Amino acid sequence: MATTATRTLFQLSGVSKTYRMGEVEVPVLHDVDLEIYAGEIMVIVGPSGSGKSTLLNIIGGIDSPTAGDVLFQDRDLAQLNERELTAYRREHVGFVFQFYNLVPTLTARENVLVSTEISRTPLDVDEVLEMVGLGDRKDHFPSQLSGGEQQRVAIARALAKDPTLLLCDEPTGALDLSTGRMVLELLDRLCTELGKTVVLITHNNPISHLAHRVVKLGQGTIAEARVNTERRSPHDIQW
Ligand SMILES: Nc1ncnc2c1ncn2[C@@H]1O[C@H](COP(=O)(O)OP(=O)(O)OP(=O)(O)O)[C@@H](O)[C@H]1O
Repeated sequence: MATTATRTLFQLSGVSKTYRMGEVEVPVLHDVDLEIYAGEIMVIVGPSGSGKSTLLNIIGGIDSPTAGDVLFQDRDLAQLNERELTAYRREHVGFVFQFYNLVPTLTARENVLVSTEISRTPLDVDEVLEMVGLGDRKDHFPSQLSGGEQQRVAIARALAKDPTLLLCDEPTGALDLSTGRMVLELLDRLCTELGKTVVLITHNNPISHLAHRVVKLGQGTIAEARVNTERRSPHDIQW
């Protein structure tokens, strides 16, 4: 199943990133050109240190490139100041991390509620928790939930502010296979049913079977970018 999404959401051109630590320069991304289409699942794979998180952070407005343009709906994120980047993140980006990053002293519902409070157009918290299959676990604290359930709370939190895109950094990295598949299935549903754009980075090459498009990073450059013509259901993916 190939993607039907063709509207360009992001256009990265000549993006480079070099970290400077005193006298030492660490070049991480070199002249990356990449388009991300609205409503697609893009999986970015690559070995450790190839620059996946750096690229995701630039797309998410957490980090800025040293050179190049990051056009998002005709705005260049590389030119935004801190205040504008914060507004961009609040309005458009939902983050999902490997280790969930939930507030341990808040219930599932409260963890999700916090994110809606910084949004101008939040979704209904209870509906979102139902959507991720946790309608009956709303009042439980993270320590009372399994890893997979905590990740679903984290996805609900990312989703509840109704972002344009979900940026997922190894979302299945801490989960066993069957729980990881449930998380991928949920992300797939958010793409197909709600039209969310999903960018997911992973070490696990087989997860790229879920993608509409797959990008391979190698040492800070795009080694390969391809359309995945034979998408697989998460239940048929093994890693
Ligand atoms: N803030 C920073 N300062 C200096 N170097 C950094 C910084 N952040 C990342 N790096 C370096 O940039 C390179 C790429 O890191 P990045 O985290 O983007 O890679 P990655 O592909 O996501 O790796 P992994 O899969 O291990 O998470 C690494 O060599 C890392 O040490």
